[in-house]
Amino acid sequence: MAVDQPRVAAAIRELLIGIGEDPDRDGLVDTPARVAKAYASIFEGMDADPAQILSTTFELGHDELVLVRDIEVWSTCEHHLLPFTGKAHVGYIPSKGRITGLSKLARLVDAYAKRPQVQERLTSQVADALVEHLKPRGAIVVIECEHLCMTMRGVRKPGAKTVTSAVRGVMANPATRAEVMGLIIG
Ligand SMILES: Nc1nc2c(ncn2[C@@H]2O[C@H](COP(=O)(O)OP(=O)(O)OP(=O)(O)O)[C@@H](O)[C@H]2O)c(=O)[nH]1
Ligand SMILES: [Zn+2]
Repeated sequence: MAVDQPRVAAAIRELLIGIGEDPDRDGLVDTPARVAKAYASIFEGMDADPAQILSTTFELGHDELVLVRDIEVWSTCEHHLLPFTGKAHVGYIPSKGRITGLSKLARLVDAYAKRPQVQERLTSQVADALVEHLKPRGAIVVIECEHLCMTMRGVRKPGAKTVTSAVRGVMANPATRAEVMGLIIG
């Protein structure tokens, strides 16, 4: 379902009142509509269809590793609705040369990142979508992010990075996994 902007705007107006602000003062009068528009972009993954993103495939006869490293991630933690940001590394070993476009791996990350998320679920959803739609011999997703809910409030630990991984199929083989992790770490 697309983001219901009038409803979000009404909630933001309430939120401003809740924190003791005057939503009708000059600087804030357009803020509810502005935030609603921003949320439509921040949560655009609510509408994304991973099957459709991965529907473009080619037969290239390449049955070795394909890895896109350092994909920028901007997501929103579902506990505090604050951003978490960092990098995703997405790799797979095709089966029968079934390959997708490189940009589709980044689009897949965005499809799941642009929703209220936790990093663990984001990581496994990307890996599971690769398995379901590309049927590769193996897949790996590693995500490293800084969570603003841990830096600008709460425990206040700027610089702390959370690293999560999901491995599927032959990528779980220790030697293969170690080789790919070496490529990811660079
Ligand atoms: N596992 C996991 N935890 C997350 C993620 N994003 C935020 N969190 C954590 O979610 C937890 C929510 O804990 P609560 O005790 O319910 O909330 P809180 O009182 O605001 O907790 P503090 O952040 O410790 O102040 C916190 O420990 C956050 O660090 C995530 O992607 N994965
Ligand atoms: Zn949080």
